[in-house]
Amino acid sequence: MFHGGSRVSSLWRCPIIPLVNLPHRLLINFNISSVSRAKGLDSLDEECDEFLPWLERKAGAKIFSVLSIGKSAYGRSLFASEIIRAGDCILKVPYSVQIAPDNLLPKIKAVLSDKVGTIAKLAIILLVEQQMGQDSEWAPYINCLPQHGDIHSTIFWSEYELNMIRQSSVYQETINHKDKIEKEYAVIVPALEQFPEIFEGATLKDFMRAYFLVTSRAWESTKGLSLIPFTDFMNHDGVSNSIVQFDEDKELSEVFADCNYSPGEEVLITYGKIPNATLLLDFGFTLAYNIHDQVHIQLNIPYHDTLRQMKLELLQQHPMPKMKDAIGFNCEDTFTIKEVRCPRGKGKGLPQSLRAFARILSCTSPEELSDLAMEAAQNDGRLARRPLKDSRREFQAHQMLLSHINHLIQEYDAAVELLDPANFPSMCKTFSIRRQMAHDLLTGELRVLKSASAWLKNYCAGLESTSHYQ
Ligand SMILES: C[S@@+](CC[C@H](N)C(=O)[O-])C[C@H]1O[C@@H](n2cnc3c(N)ncnc32)[C@H](O)[C@@H]1O
Repeated sequence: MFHGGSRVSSLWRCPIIPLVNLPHRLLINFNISSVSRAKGLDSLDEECDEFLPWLERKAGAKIFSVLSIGKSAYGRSLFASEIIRAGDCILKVPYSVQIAPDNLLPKIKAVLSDKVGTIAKLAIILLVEQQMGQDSEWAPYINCLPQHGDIHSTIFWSEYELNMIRQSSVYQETINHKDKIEKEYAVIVPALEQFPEIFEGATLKDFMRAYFLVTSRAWESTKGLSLIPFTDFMNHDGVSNSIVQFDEDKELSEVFADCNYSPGEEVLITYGKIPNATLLLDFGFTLAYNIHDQVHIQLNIPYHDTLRQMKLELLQQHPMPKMKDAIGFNCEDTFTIKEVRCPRGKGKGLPQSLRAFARILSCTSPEELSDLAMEAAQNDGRLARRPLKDSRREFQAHQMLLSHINHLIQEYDAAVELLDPANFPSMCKTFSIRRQMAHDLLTGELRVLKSASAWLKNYCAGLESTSHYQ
């Protein structure tokens, strides 16, 4: 039985790549070719010459692969070692050489609290193996993992660097994520202290690196979360359709090509439909143009709204069904918007939940709210899902959203302008990389906001032209 694996995501918000098993086989679609395919092999990674032979000895079997390890602009990567055709299996890695929570030493497992999650457990395994140095049975793999200086996840950014992305929700998510890791570390420290011979000298910073290595390199499958040596040398392409799959019967994970490759070409897979915000936090990189970018919009019922209490009660009486684009429905809510690709105001447009919230916010009389409650009862129970009967009010609701989004656009514009390289005459390499990532992130989110603004302008213009209230 096959399963598509998914990547771990640390974000609290509506997860893009949930930490759950996928109960169906994810089929690869072979039509779309990779944008980054032109990239060739910079150089073979001589340090890794012994890697596959070592993995094969460890597995006690031949590791099937038509790939060789090389260096790319994005660290280690895998390259075609022969002609590959779309649909070909390009590698198979048995479960026996994957690192899963079961690899945790029983004596450490025995003293760990139940509160310690799977990511932290894998991070502890990496710490143990790292501390063992060349004595580790995983040394050839552990030696290949990125060091601190090569990691750019925002959890390692300075306050000054983080300020570059204050407009984005990643700013707060980074703070929350760091806080979570610190709390997990506090929970495991008493256990680690019982084994000074293993963990002596290990610090929070080391744990954070190990934690990052797990979030950026582990796959979730029906057998749980695991690090898959060799497979995890593959870099991400936002438009590839190649994923890591799991064959439970044969107990191996495998990857199929989604397009043709010539020998020497870099072979890429997709880590999922991941926006730059998540790539930055969990993987420490961004794409210059990411079609999956999204923005979180927060709206609230102002305290000075004389109908606040009634609106709150109404929202509580009509809890939102679980939905993709809203976290809940409360006095303050966060909505996720993606790039709107139908600027004429038709088609899918903005999330319905966001527009519904705006309609409720714009009501100015108890009668209007009662009408919404009645309409919900007569239909599917959801509040304000249809255009308001009073087109003036419908216009105002969407104008309010438009002005909120336009305000965000101004803030993002100013932040992007500040990132101009001219403002940083002397940049060290690390800062220069992170400045570019901040730029990719903010310009992507700005593109999403501008598409929402264009959609709202068109929708309002349509209301104006068909109404008699001007
Ligand atoms: C699963 S590992 C891939 C192998 C990695 N390049 C290495 O050196 O071991 C994921 C990491 O590779 C890098 N990476 C993957 N795809 C990338 C891309 N499209 N652009 C930049 N960096 C990328 C990031 O550092 C990410 O955290």
